[in-house]
Amino acid sequence: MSRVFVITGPSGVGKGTLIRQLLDRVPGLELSVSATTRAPRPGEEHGVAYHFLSDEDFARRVDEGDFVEWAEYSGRRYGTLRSELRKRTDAGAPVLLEIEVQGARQVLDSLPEAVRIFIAPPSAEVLRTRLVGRGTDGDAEIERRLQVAEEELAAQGEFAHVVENDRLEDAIDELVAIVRTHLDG
Ligand SMILES: Nc1nc2c(ncn2[C@@H]2O[C@H](COP(=O)(O)OP(=O)(O)O)[C@@H](O)[C@H]2O)c(=O)[nH]1
Ligand SMILES: Nc1ncnc2c1ncn2[C@@H]1O[C@H](COP(=O)(O)OP(=O)(O)O)[C@@H](O)[C@H]1O
Repeated sequence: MSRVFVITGPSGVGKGTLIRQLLDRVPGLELSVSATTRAPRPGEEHGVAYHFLSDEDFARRVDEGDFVEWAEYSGRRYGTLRSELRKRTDAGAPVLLEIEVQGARQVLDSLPEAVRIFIAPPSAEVLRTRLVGRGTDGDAEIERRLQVAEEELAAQGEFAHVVENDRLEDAIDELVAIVRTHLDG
């Protein structure tokens, strides 16, 4: 039975929002804390939102083989630390990874048993509205993310499950059902 879940999809589609509720609804499910070289946003704590690393530290840890997967996204690096994943799977917990599409592809090779879920927006316009509405990124960063999103959306057919995040409650129910099916078997 698979115990690793990968949630991917374009920035602003609602991954973080859905995951917060998924963690409430599925007791025992744990979110792996990623490493990144991007700067913390206001309110983001080191070790909680991310392990915020310098470029040098990230590069060193890549060389040391510390990552299950990592990718460059919008000029920054993001990756899943083996130690983050292992401490949870060793304790028997089901684990969730929230990562972008290139990383999700790598997981197909390194953890082929992982359940991979793509979160899709109802439309490109809605995605833009959500990114703007979130208010965490400047105009140039939003445009970069929307450009990446075009490629990411084209890749959704690679994923076993595609959940459209239109009405939030429906998307959460769908996500919970997928996860429970794999955990209850
Ligand atoms: N490959 C990979 N992508 C990650 C990881 N952690 C976060 N990401 C992705 O990096 C992208 C940018 O993340 P972030 O700057 O936090 O923006 P946000 O997810 O839109 O709030 C998103 O698509 C995340 O899912 C990771 O460990 N590995
Ligand atoms: N189903 C939805 N309907 C309307 N707004 C949503 C929905 N899901 C998420 N949002 C909003 O869209 C924005 C981006 O969501 P977020 O969870 O930060 O996305 P991601 O983690 O994929 O980048 C947030 O402001 C969030 O409140």
